[in-house]
Amino acid sequence: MDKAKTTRSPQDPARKGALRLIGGVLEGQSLAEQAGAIARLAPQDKARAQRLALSVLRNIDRADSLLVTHLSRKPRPDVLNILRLGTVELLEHGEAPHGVVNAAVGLVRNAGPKGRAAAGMVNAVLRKISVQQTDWASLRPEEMPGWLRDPVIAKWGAGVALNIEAAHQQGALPDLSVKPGQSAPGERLPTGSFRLREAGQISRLPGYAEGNWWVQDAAAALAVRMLDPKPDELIVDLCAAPGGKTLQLAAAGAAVTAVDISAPRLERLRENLDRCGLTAGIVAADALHWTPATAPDAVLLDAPCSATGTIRRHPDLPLIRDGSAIAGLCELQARLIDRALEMLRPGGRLVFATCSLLPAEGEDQLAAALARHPAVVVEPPDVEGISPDWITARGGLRLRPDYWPDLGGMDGFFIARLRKPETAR
Ligand SMILES: C[S@@+](CC[C@H](N)C(=O)[O-])C[C@H]1O[C@@H](n2cnc3c(N)ncnc32)[C@H](O)[C@@H]1O
Repeated sequence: MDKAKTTRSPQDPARKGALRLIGGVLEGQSLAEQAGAIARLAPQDKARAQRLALSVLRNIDRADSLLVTHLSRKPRPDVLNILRLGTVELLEHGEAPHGVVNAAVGLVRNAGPKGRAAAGMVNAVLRKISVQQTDWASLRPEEMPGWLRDPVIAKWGAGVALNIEAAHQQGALPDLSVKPGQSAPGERLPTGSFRLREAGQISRLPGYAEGNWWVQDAAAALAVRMLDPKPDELIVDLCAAPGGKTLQLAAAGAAVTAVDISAPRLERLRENLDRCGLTAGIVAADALHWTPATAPDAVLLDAPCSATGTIRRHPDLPLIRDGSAIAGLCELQARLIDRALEMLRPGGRLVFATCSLLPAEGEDQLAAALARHPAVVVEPPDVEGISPDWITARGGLRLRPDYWPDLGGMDGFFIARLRKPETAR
């Protein structure tokens, strides 16, 4: 991978960009928050910097476990990151040792007098690392942090935790949702989404400019498939931005109102609608305190959550989160479910979804909602391409990254469809 680029000058802006991103994540900033760190790079360098940073973040503990055996003491953070980058380029990407070691030495020489003093050490360590392919292949996948791993093991066992970690390690290819009657590039997945075989430049693919499809993980697309929107139905999309699910609802012909608390994220939703030639009402508001003019036929609640189902695509997440926000998120989700049921017309349906691996934000949230609203009925999923094993005892849909191992996995999600009683007020 990227073999030609190993002969670049040691000043390689892509590697420097990657190191800025990695350093930022280790200081607590997400990759998404760091767009400015590589904004000035040429498009090719920017893409390469992102690829390298993602790869290092996906392998950071694995790299450290080899590096530690060659280091008498821990180097300063910037030097350690150069070593991590070199290790991943050598062993994960299989790049030529000469180019990688030279580049790493060049980078460390650039890092001030203390960096220069480390040049010999970096050279020696990476040369030793460069012959450790067998050791690298035998390392276990990157382990989830305890606050996530423990509840996963408690729910599904240690074997599943390991399978999920293996799926995280693999990363994710882009999935596309396609407008009815249109086609999309890539392989059709069992649930109707399309999966590209490589990331590449999405906007150059056929049908992008025409707005025939949009990028949306196959698991995320199932929330709207479970809602089963009908033409002209009144549907409220609560917590809607950046709008993947709003696009699905609008493409089905529903009269959609998209509500989100974040105006900047709603701007992205508006751009997505424009590109796809679709329309929806857009409301910037706190869903807890907003009331629709007419009670809707259906509400989609894609609630804010830990996003732990998206680690395949966001390997920075376990490094910047400590689980302390989860209790607050669970409380907000419960309040949003109550509010969604309240605004729904009698007999209407609510789909609740979270992109989380935590039962507290999925299975347990559904159980608690049913206890608070005993007249509400769960309608188990009846959609194309899902396995019966994915349906939970209470009729929710549990999706995990280790599902579809031969197709490349899917995001973790929990989705449940609830029916408000006809007699409810
Ligand atoms: C999981 S994301 C939604 C993704 C979106 N449904 C999609 O498919 O593209 C959660 C969203 O909830 C929004 N949010 C958080 N708290 C909210 C609240 N109290 N009211 C409305 N939106 C809220 C966030 O701004 C964020 O955009």
